[in-house]
Amino acid sequence: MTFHRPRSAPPAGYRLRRLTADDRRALLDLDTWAFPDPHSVDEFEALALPLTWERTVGVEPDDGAGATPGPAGSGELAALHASYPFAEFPVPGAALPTAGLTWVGVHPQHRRRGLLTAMIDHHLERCRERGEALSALFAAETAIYGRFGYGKAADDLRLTVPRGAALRDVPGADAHTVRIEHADRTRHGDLVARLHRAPGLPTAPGGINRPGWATRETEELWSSYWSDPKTFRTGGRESLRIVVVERDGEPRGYAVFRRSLDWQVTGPRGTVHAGEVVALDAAAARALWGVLLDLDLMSSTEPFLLPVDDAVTSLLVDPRAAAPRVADNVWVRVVDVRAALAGRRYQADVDVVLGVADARLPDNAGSWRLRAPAFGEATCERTDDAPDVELDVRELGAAYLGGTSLAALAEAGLVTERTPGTLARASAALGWPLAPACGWVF
Ligand SMILES: CC(=O)SCCNC(=O)CCNC(=O)[C@H](O)C(C)(C)COP(=O)(O)OP(=O)(O)OC[C@H]1O[C@@H](n2cnc3c(N)ncnc32)[C@H](O)[C@@H]1OP(=O)(O)O
Repeated sequence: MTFHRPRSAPPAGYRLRRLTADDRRALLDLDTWAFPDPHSVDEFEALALPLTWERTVGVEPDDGAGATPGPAGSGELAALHASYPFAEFPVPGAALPTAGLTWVGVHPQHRRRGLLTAMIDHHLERCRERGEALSALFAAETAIYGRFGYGKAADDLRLTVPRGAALRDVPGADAHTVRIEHADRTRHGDLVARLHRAPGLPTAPGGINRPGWATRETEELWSSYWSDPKTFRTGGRESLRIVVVERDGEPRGYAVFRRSLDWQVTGPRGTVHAGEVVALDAAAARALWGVLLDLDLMSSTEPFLLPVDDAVTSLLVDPRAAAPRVADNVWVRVVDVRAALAGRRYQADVDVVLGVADARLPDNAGSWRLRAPAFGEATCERTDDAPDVELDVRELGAAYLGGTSLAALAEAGLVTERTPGTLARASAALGWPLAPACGWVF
């Protein structure tokens, strides 16, 4: 597919440049301008960066903006962005090459001059060149990315579960042995990599994968995950711990967590901050939650980034007492409509013509005939037929992982049914039995 629209060049006075390890300090300095942080650039210098340099791009002031860039590594940055290479990003029933857009930042001095716009166009063009059908991200502010065709594709659940909250029984949960240890790459790396990946695989336990469940596919991401720097231990949190549940000597689930403790006159009020809770089956999930909800000196457990339908929501006898809140999780931008729609599975038979609008990537726009048997391989071809259902690429991104219903978007006036009856069928097909979610922020 050709990229027809010339991307917007950086505004006058700026230029884009791929960054290298020599730019590390300038990059960290820019990042602390974009994301205020009490730690100094010197303190951040010690960190293992999760970035892939070949996919890290800066914007430098050029003569016109009152500053002249020096040679690579010496200049100040006005902006930067990067992306992670997710070769196997889980989509419904499959996995697709996806760019995980990240580290987007513009120096306050240079904001609202079009630098983000130029960076997004550059990013989308590079996605096309690399054959990445999707771009995904976590949004710092939800109002930023819709204009660029990203749709909110998943939500996640935040809970504050009181200590000792009752859980329903699951046969076999008591048969697990429990290890509670310092999290350590040498000791736990293999089991965490294997178990973490399992829910997102098309062959996931139960045969239904968890869309959006990205894994840390590069060595840089993996090293950064295990580095556990003090700078990230905010709010009195301890170093990273792990609980592993095993059955017959085989790890069946794990959760990473940190505790923080607050001594009050009424007694200790600690919090368990659980980073990711991964279980291969219901018994392992029940065993893990049993541990996380009953640690001494703690008064509550706060899991982060749970799928909205996580097993714990069904296991809790009194889910309301866990004060459930929902927040936006992964956002998705469909970069290549044909590859993206043909590259996932559908939960019902579908034969529909989607009329897609895409102001940024016009060769995505037009009528696409999507055909698939339930849970089988799909085809997506351009057609001259009139669309049954019309929508913007932003709404296609929102619906793509199966977590947002086309019919619900139609209720908001964002999707239009042209052929009666097709909206319900397309909506049913594009859904998925498990809600999408990513268990870590990238
Ligand atoms: C995937 C991630 O990494 S998320 C992290 C995003 N980064 C941050 O939030 C760090 C702090 N903020 C920033 O660095 C910058 O303000 C950015 C990146 C959000 C925006 O960069 P800018 O260069 O100012 O954006 P740019 O000038 O291209 O604006 C494009 C449009 O988006 C709008 N926009 C920009 N930022 C925001 C925002 N935070 N909320 C709502 N609209 C916004 C602009 O008003 C503009 O609209 P217009 O085309 O109608 O005039």
